Amino acid sequence: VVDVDASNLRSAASCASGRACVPLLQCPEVDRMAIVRYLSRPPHLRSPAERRWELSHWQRCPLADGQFTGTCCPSHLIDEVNVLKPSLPAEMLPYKQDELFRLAIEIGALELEKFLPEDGNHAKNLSNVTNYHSGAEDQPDDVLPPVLVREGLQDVLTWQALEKITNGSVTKQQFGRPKRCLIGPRCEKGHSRYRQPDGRCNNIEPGGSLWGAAGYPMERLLPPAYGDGIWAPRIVSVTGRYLPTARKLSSTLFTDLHHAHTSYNVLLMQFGQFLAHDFSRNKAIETKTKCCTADGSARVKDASPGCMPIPVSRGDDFYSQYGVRCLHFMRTAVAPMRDCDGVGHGRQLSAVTHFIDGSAIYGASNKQTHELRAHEGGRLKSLSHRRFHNELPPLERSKDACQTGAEMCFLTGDARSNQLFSLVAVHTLFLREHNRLARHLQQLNPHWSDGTLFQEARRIVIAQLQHIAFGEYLPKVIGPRYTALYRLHPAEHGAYSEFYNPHTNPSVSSEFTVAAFRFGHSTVPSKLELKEGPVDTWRTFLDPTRFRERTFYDDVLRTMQHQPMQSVDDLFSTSLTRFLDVQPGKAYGVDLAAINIQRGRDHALRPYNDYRRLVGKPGAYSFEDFGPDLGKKLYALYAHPDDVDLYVGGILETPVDGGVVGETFAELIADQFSKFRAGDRYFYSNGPESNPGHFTLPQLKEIQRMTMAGLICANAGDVHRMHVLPDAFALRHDANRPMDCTAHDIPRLDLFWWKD
Ligand code: HEM
Ligand SMILES: [Ca+2]
Repeated sequence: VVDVDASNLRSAASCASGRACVPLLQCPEVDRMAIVRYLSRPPHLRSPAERRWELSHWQRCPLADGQFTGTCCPSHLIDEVNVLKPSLPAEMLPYKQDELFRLAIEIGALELEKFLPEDGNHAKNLSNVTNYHSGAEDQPDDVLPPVLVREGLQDVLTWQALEKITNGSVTKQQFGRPKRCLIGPRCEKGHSRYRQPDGRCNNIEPGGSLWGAAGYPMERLLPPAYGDGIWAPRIVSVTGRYLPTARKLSSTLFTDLHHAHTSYNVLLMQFGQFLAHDFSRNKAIETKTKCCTADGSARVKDASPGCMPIPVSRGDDFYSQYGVRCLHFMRTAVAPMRDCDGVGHGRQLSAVTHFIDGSAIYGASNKQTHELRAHEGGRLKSLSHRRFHNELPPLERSKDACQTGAEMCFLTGDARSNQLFSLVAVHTLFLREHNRLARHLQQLNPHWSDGTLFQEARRIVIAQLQHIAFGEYLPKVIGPRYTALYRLHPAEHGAYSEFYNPHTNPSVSSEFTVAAFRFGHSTVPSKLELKEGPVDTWRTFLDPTRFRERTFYDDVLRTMQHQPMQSVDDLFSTSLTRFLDVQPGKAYGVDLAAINIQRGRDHALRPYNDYRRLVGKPGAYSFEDFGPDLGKKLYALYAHPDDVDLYVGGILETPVDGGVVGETFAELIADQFSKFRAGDRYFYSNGPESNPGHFTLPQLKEIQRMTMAGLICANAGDVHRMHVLPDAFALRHDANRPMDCTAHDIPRLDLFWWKD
């Protein structure tokens, strides 16, 4: 049932002139929260005044032949998402200090010492005005310098102190406070042909140069639900009671049973994680202390205030046998407050570029890219066996990157790449593709420098990555209806697209990366099929030593295509909910599903119902609205339907037709991918009008012919023994039969068009 009052449902044509019918999520300047609040009352309880409010503030319209309800959005707003305001020069920022405020700063600084004891002294000397990276033209080496994290913390702590000492009676506007603005570098108009590793200056408009850059905070679809409006996590129910603990929810709702997906394979799951690592990495507050005692029996008494450990009940079905009552959890760091545009609450930092730009392959800073490059022939560093072709990523020397005892551990653009065998295989695939292209380009253009070869190979790799992500991967996740609703079809073959909109901020939202895109955790199988048989997934964690076996890489890529992934539902592998990150000498690990829920509360995501309404669906007014079985389960855990966490509600929805996630996640994912595309000047199919790194049309056609299967074949260790499914993320069926990699129908990238 669609919760729409027919009288307010205009046809697309009947949106007043100057307005266009779009999903509510894509109409930025309307007061979304007001609409969500309005919808939180069942239609029959809405007063005439509310209905009048609806008519005057929110005109709805049918989308996609009436299958969806859209919003009549003023067209100029659609083009001016996040209307750009030039940042104020530092000296013009208003700044006022009085006694109370000074006191708040002092209390904030004392608090900060508890968070980051080693930096306490420094904290007191922070300047009042900080430009994000000082507006420097050069890229910083470190995308998230500790000083930035410290400043972000100090800002929220100062504000919290001020709230406390004034009993919340002083509004932020009355007070004024240290102004810290995200002032990015000025970008040259004669822009670069290549993306910068940290994603700066993708947008060259004033005020937009940091959008999507590594170290830039996450955005939000709805205002945060912080306990204190500033940074305290969401821990209480709308009824005033405590919310159920994240572990209780996970252990009650998410059990481990095998429920194989009928259409898609483990490679789809694995590509998803690889992509996730490309566009998001929440930066945890770094402290030396743990939140729980070594035996997990209790919280550490004076642990960092950044600790938000997950309580485990005495009767827990798994942890009780080990006496564990506490699971470690550190909150995500926040950005310095951007008073320039009125954001007055914690905004979580991401440590990688928000764009889909190969940052997991090349790193997200100049320094990282420099370390990964071979500085010869445009290649990335790699390990290559002298006798047989088994090129692997170079070795990582840092002890933390893999399990103690791992004989091999790899260095790639992303520190999470050793997580499990299948992820290592995908990283290896893209590394090989880069080096393969660099070698061929060098043969074609022997006069090209190392730098040119590197950048040109990188440009092609990123284009293929985007082509596969948008063309082969995304439609399978969100299904055809949401692909159509958000107009996410790829560009026409052989023609340039103009997807770029300089007013679109491509940065990930907390809702997307903390909840929606973590749907993938439910798709992880309990056992990975290897050539010799199945092995517990957690046994493949953080130890990729077996990749030195001659055929291991090929074997993993082959078996991934034939093993079904798991469906998105309430079933989670215990590899994730019990055995994640097992420490030496321990028989248990942490619970990722619980971490996801806790992370949602750390980021103050609003409850599921609000997002349901945001995507134009009726929320659950009562537990029955969740359906008989689920309603009963949720009722036993939550005090009110408006308490249900976004991750929980979203993962439990029935998948949409032809997709793997439910409606709410489908819409959040579609919206984010449309922003990844519209906010990326370098999007691979964009033409010369917007894209300074555009391909020639014949080159673009070559890239558009490529597929995941083609990529796998081009980089197989033994191409004569390798086979692929042409639709590489789908399971075998009549129209998707295994093909030898030597077959003519497998697309191969012809580099002829790259010859100078
Ligand atoms: C065995 C497979 C996987 C493991 C062990 C794993 C583990 C993790 C861990 C430990 C985190 C950090 C949690 C936190 O502290 O908040 C995380 C985050 C995340 N995971 Fe997974 N994951 C796996 C597969 C996947 C898949 C298949 C997807 C998507 C299709 C995915 C999407 C994400 C996303 C979007 C995040 C948030 C990233 C960030 O912003 O930091 N993961 N995962
Ligand atoms: Ca990225």
